[in-house]
Amino acid sequence: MIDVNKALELIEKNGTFLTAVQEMALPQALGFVLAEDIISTLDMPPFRQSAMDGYALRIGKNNSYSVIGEIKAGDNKNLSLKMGEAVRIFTGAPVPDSADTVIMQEKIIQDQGYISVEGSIEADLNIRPKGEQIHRGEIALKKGTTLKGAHIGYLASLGFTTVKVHLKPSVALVITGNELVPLGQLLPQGKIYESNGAMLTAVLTELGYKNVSSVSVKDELENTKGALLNAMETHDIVLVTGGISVGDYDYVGKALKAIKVEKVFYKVKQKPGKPLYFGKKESTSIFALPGNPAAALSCFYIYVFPLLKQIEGASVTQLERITMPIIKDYIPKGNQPQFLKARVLADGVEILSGQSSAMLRSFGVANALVFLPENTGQITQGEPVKVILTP
Ligand SMILES: Nc1nc2c(c(=O)[nH]1)N[C@H]1C(S)=C(S)[C@@H](COP(=O)(O)OP(=O)(O)OC[C@H]3O[C@@H](n4cnc5c(N)ncnc54)[C@H](O)[C@@H]3O)O[C@H]1N2
Ligand code: MOO
Repeated sequence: MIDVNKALELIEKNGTFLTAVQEMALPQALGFVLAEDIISTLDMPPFRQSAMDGYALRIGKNNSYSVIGEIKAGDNKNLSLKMGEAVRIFTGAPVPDSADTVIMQEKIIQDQGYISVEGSIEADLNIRPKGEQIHRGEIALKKGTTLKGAHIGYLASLGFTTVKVHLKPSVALVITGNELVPLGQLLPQGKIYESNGAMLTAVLTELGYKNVSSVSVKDELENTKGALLNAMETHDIVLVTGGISVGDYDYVGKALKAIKVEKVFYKVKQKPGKPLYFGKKESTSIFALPGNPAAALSCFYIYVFPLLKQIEGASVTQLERITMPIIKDYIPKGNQPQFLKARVLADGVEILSGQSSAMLRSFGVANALVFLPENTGQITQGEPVKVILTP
């Protein structure tokens, strides 16, 4: 059994494959990872720009200025001001080269072609210098950036219409278990509804991975082998759920061995998700996630997410980690390292009730996992804990 960090390290070391690169139009590139540095071809702003509605002045000897014209946003005017002269100007308009400052209109008094400024006048007020945000030739965004909405807006403001990104990996789900009944059917005694397939498809879709297929197999060796082989041959990543523990009807380990998947690790010192398996065959990586739904989801966020990000070329692969005070005392069950469903609030983090790996109810309320290292004793209110923010 290996520890959490060793498991993460082995996944990183073995998942060396990178998905193909494609040129993509800007809004559609949302959520994809940049395959190259983006170099700005513009100064932004491209000209000295007014940040306020008001008056651009060439500073004179007193507070009175004669208004010689008007420049609005979109105009292409460069009026020449003498000392003591002003132009009416609006937010976003080009500031004349001869103007020293822009005074917002709330600070002036108007009087028939003249203005007087209340208070002292300083140079360079309310002017966005040319190239203040970025200069032509500078790196606007680095290779490996996962594009958020703000990035798309930023790239659009620099005039880009397309970017080169890595394609999203394809994911196959192989759902195992005799006890599972598809949604929409009656639930006979002894059975439960299959929910891992729906959950993982939804979570992957939420993260932008839309190329997801799913197949269900019974607890039986030959069918499990066939389903795994087919999934491995046709996808970048395979996620199996269930059948990876030590029971007589747990066939996933035997099937993986039979189809010659190279085992990288099996079993991690953690709760939930002890029976986690990771292996590879050629460029395809495979995780066998524990069948218990909350254990499967927890392992997805901690182990599968970083590999998905890595093979699409992201420079940041793990979910964001922060340290926060706990808002209520907590006594851990057992002394294994554990990932606990938690909710980050304004003043700290709360570990939720309902931590069983069979329960998803508390995961729906959670927005984070708290990681407690091995042998953590009682934690008291205000003590800092490690928090992993979940999407
Ligand atoms: N003797 C031991 N027994 C178990 C151990 C152990 O170390 N020694 N580990 C336990 C832990 S921890 C876990 S986690 C489970 C993992 O077992 P499997 O990965 O083989 O999963 P299953 O036995 O197939 O299922 C576990 C549980 O989850 C339900 N399940 C499975 N698939 C689905 C699905 N698609 N949708 C909804 N629910 C699902 C299943 O019915 C079981 O209740 O092993 C423990 N046992
Ligand atoms: O490790 Mo299991 O995932 O606790 O239930």
